[in-house]
Amino acid sequence: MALIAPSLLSADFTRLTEVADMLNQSEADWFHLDVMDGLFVPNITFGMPVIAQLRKLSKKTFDVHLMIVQPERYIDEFRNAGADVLTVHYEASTHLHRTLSAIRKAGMKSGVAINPHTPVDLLQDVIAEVDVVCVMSVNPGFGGQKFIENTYRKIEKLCAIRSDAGLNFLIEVDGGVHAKNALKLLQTGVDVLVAGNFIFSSPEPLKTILELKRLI
Ligand SMILES: O=C(CO)[C@@H](O)[C@H](O)COP(=O)(O)O
Repeated sequence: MALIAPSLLSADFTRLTEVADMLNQSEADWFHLDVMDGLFVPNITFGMPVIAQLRKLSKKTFDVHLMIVQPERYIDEFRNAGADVLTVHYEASTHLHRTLSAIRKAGMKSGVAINPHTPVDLLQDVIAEVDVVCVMSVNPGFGGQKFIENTYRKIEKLCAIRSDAGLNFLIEVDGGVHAKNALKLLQTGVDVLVAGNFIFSSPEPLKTILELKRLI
């Protein structure tokens, strides 16, 4: 069974308290929180203050995905805001090994995300420092995009790297996840499914999460 991580990027930002209540009651496992800086990606979302407020509303795991340049600048700040998993981009961190170790040292699970153009093999030399590998199945920056099919091949490769190395990091897929590809993703080896638009654009998000959970 995979974990479900609804992405709040597609939620109604004027009703975050209700969104948090709904997710607390739901079968969702994690809150997926996308931090964007307008530099690494062409969009800007929210940062530590919003996450800290949400933290007061939920005990579920906060999966914070940093789509920002030089993410190493803010490790302690995101830990203090309430992140449980802190994911940085391979493409955004020059000293990735040091950054991932620092995230663990700060008491969080370390995550590394890779863009669709980045081969999974490039993670070989940092993989022992990683708790979650987030495979972007869209180009990051916006919700509601189409799933990139090559993602399945990347997941298969990651599963092989994981078993060859005897490691147990989680494989997360982010972007374009919906009821039609969830099962195939699970069968390919995914542990965490991030879904934004599919959940929050549905008339009854609570039921949609349940539907997704039953499917996988
Ligand atoms: O990081 C991102 C986008 O950059 C994602 O977390 C999206 O929020 C996923 O949304 P959907 O593709 O499921 O709408």
